[in-house]
Amino acid sequence: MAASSPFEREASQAYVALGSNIGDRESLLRQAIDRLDGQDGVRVSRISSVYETEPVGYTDQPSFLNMVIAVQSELPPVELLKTLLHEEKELGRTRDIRWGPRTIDLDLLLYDSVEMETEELVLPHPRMMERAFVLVPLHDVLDAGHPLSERVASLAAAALQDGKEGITLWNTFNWHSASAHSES
Ligand SMILES: Nc1ncnc2c1ncn2[C@@H]1O[C@H](COP(=O)(O)OP(=O)(O)OP(=O)(O)O)[C@@H](O)[C@H]1O
Ligand SMILES: Nc1nc2c(c(=O)[nH]1)N=C(CO)CN2
Repeated sequence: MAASSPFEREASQAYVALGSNIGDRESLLRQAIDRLDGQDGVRVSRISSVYETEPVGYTDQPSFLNMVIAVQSELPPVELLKTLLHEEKELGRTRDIRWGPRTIDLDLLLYDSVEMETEELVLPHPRMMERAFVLVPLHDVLDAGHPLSERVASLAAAALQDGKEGITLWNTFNWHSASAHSES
């Protein structure tokens, strides 16, 4: 169920994909969620289960933990992306091999119904509909009324059913927003 908005004015609804395959992957996912939720103008409203997934694209690397979070954002899309890139850096992300190993990857999948294509930011994320490691956790948190909801549901179900995508349920976090507590 959607959390009520913690902001005075209407916030935008965004979805962020998280991935980690170096170090303490579960701790890195938790740290990323806590840090994003602590940013001014950003609140994490829902989190998916965590899935362990076989690497896609560049396959000679360890398996990933992947999840997706729903975020209420007062920041416009590019500012939200900059926040994600900053947090990746704070959590030790380096860029060596394209699609290679990383402590944390934070991709902006959707921001309301915004469609844009600049060098800095493409929305919706251009590869999201072809990635089981995105579609399965996105299905956990995507609003049922979202225009992509039915497509995401059927693609996610197909990916899980045929089992070829190497994706298994890892864990379901018990997570509560520290920000929501301090506001109540
Ligand atoms: N929707 C988006 N979300 C995140 N980054 C984006 C997006 N659109 C464009 N970018 C740009 O992509 C750049 C590279 O991102 P990154 O290194 O995380 O890619 P990747 O995760 O390795 O690969 P992929 O983009 O296929 O997921 C970022 O610096 C950012 O400016
Ligand atoms: N399983 C999995 N494979 C990937 C991932 C990822 O998060 N999970 N991210 C990539 C680049 O964004 C490339 N390949």
